[in-house]
Amino acid sequence: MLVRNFTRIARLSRGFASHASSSTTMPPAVLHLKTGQSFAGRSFGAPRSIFGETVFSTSITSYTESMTDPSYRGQILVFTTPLIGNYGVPNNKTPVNSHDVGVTLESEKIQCSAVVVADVAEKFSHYTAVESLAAWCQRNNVPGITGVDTRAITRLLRDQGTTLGRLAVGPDACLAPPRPEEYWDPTTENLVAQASTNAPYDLNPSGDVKIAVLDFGAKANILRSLVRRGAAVTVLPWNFDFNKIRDQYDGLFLSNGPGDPNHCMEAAMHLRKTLQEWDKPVFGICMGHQVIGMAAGLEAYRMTFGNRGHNQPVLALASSGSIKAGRVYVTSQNHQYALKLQDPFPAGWEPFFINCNDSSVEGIKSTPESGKKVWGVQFHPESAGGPLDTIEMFTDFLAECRAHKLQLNIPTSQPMDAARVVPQLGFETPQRVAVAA
Ligand SMILES: NC(=O)CC[C@H](N)C(=O)O
Repeated sequence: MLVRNFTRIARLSRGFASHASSSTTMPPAVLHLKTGQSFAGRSFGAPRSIFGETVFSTSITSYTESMTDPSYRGQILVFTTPLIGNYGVPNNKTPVNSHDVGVTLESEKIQCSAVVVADVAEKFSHYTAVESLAAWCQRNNVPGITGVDTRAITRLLRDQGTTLGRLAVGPDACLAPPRPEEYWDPTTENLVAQASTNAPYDLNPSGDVKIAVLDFGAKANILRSLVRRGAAVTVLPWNFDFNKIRDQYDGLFLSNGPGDPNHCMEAAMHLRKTLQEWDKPVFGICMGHQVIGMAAGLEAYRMTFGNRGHNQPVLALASSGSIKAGRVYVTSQNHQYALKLQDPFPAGWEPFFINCNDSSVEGIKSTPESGKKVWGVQFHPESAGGPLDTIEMFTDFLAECRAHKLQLNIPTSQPMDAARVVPQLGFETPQRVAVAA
């Protein structure tokens, strides 16, 4: 319920948390938006107040993956799905002997600043669950609010756009809302620098094709998707100048990441040099796609409310690998910024995908005539969670890297199909090995 008059909040808040089974034992909480609206409910998770950027996600599942996605850093995440927490939270440690990268979720901790749900499930049931959503939030020092009308909040955010907010918890819930100038805007900070690895490290060093990953705040399933297809992966800090070591690699990958891509101009300028002087395959996802676009001369702009959810339809405008022009793919997304569609596109580049809902650019690629092999997609083919429609883009990328490697090393024309064969996944658990910068 939207509460315009703040003095009514304390009185009304008692009634809001009626779905939460022990609402009477949960302290009050209020979500304030910088635009003047306040929503009263009950607190769960950590009993602390925070500022953040309020965004909504339409995903109906995978709250654990979304909350550990580093791209949600600094954000107060509103779930439009009313019941959140019913399958609990799994153990986040990688099972022994898997081909995994150290965690089962998308990173080691909850990354969003807070969560907003209509009805938090205190009772949970799933064979992998080890704790409740509330207990997990508490352990991660992340506050949540329940018993609020998330539909009303979402309609507001759709109309006025992503809005700065404050989740006031406990005694703070009875205080007046912050003044507009008191709201913290996470996008003024370089969140990528906070989310990226500080030092390079290797995964699966015995892989047959060597891929460097520029880490803008990489989701674990991106690294898993490369490693499980047999790649040896070196993860590099976001502003590492790949040009210094590029001869050692068969391909370059640029990851997702939080905040405003314009903070990553340094990485875009390094990449511009790479693209001018290096013809091996390059693939970028979300922030990585935006950095590729900026390197190509496109502009990244802030959307009104972005796209967050696992049900975003995108139309392929060109065929490439497993992607067929004219087909619509349902995709997982989490972004606030997008590349501007400009006509003409920079020389050597073409649009790859377009969003069927809002016509925003969902992908770019190098043209066949350019002699380059570069792809960027705004959506998440690794889809954790979400549909697997575009997961084979990882296979396509590694196939191109293998083909390039084979052509370089074996001048007698190797059939392209040989490069598409994914090596048997017989390798040991990938080791995290520190490597010199
Ligand atoms: N998931 C991402 O990589 C998001 C990219 C960027 N932070 C955006 O919001 O647009």
